[in-house]
Amino acid sequence: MGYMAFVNVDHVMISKCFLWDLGDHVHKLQGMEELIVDRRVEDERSLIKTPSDVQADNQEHDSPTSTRQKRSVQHGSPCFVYTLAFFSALGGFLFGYDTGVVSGAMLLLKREMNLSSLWQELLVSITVGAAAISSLAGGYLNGLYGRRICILLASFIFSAGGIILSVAHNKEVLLCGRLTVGLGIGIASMTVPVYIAEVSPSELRGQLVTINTLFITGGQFVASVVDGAFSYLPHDGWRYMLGLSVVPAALQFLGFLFLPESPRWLLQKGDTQNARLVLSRIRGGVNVDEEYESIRSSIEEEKIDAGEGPVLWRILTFAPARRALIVGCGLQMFQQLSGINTVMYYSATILQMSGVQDDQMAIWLAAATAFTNFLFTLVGVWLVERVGRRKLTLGSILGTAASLMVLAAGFLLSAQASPPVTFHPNDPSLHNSTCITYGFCESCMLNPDCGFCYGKNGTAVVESSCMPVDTANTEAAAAGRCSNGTQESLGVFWAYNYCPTSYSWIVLLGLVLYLAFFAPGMGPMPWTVNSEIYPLWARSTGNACSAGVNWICNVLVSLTFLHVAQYLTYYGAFFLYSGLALLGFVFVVGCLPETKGLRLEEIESLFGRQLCSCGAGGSRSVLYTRVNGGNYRSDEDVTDDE
Ligand SMILES: O[C@H]1[C@H](O)[C@@H](O)[C@H](O)[C@@H](O)[C@H]1O
Repeated sequence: MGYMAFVNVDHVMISKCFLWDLGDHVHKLQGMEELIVDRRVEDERSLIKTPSDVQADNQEHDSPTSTRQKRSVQHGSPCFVYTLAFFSALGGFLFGYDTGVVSGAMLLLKREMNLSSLWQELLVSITVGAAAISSLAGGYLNGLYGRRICILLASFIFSAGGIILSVAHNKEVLLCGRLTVGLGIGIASMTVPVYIAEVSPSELRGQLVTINTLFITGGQFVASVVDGAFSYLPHDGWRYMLGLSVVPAALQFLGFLFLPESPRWLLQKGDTQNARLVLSRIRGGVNVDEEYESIRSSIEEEKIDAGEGPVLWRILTFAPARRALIVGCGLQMFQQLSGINTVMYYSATILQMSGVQDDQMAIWLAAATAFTNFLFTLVGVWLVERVGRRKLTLGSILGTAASLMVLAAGFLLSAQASPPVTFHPNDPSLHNSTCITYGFCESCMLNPDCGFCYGKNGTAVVESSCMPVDTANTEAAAAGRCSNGTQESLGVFWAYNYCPTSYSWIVLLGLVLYLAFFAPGMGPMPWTVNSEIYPLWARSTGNACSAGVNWICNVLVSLTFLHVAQYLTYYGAFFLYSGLALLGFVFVVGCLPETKGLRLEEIESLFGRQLCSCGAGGSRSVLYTRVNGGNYRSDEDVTDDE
């Protein structure tokens, strides 16, 4: 691949064309590297500055906008960075696609392979469970082999998983394929944001890492469209749905064969020559001395801070890193506890409540929900470098809590106006069923074994009964009028998981508001913030832990939703999520500092102070700037009392 580099060495602009070859590319540049290395200032000394000093300096010389403009001019064309971000974010796309595609595939699979509900649950949750485990393991792999190898590994696993799924001939092989893609998702989910954050210039970092979440929601949207398209192919349609992920996975694998390792990881491993070359290449060949020195000095300081023992232990015993970990894991936990995956999963039912009876229509409307999630994530990409991470997260989580209340209110009103059971079919096979004991639709539909069968007189519900559901197909009753599901022409309607209601518009409004508030902030910010708050030595492990927390909470919320709904009813469940989101708001107010525009190396200092004052700004914590001489560190500023 031809490549042009311009390196400013002692005021002489050297321009040089060279071949950027796979494998040995860096060695071809060694001559130039030596020239650059010579420029390093010998005999360095460190000067301690507080962030407020730095801020004052900045204010004196530059407004924040002009600093950012200066940095972007200095970084030259970000074209190559966009290429890197695109190929990395394909990992996000696969994360979204593989988690999203399964619901549509399951509709076809359960008929073709005669899957029990236990097997259906297994096939859905094994992926998320495997992602939880492999995201934790990904921290170790990242630290040891680097980001690039981990992304290559994830895309290889994704491809293998896609192939296994598309050729599966029984449910055991399907399970194996779903487990494999889960392993890929876990590694990709923790590596990609870190890689993008480490290669991006600070003024673009937030936007580029947020693009990864845009790709996640994009993947979920594409999955729902693919589900819709192949649902017309009842035989083997699922093979295409599950197997199509091989295409982006292979594209990412091929792309990353040609893309470089993160310069920060290289520098941490002591590969200074390659680190500088890669950095210079990523920045479009402009002078990278300042950035390189800033990373290098921060790594040297980290050697002092980091201490001995396993990384997780070092994080837990070093106050600033521990605080960053609490903030990172807390954000990921509250993202999932706000119920995003329940709302997404439940959207089809919400839409059915609004009167959509047709199955195909419900699939397409679920695609509309996924599209809304995608669209509002785009708003997040636009806002993140304008309003910053903190304000975006605060506004988003507050709006999320409020919309969850609207959703809950809609369910509450529907429950209060729940139609009574008025018709008791005289079928001896029903005598042992608990379904016939319910007096109202609300209690009937909360039992997963029962559904509501009714007729209509205008808009009024008539001749309604609570019937056992067909275990092989929840779209029909096990016996009676609804044993063929909804048959509009005969005036017979089957409602599973929901009740006919005239308040569905409130629930629908709640759903749209929820996505509009959640998607720009609480969707992407936990990933974005986690990619930037840890010092380099703790970054892989910190991201692995927080991604693990995300996946574990994801499993917990989705597995408990139906039980929670059974005990607390639907409105109770959504009020609960709303309360958890409000708790999350308090957490963000107290703990999340603003990281916009700062270098990764500058961000570490924001956690020098007690946790609950993180958000207050004006931290007194230490920040190192390199001048001549040895390293000094002001320890008295590092309090340890959260
Ligand atoms: O940030 C993403 C995004 O919001 C997705 O829509 C959701 O399914 C994931 O669980 C979450 O981590």
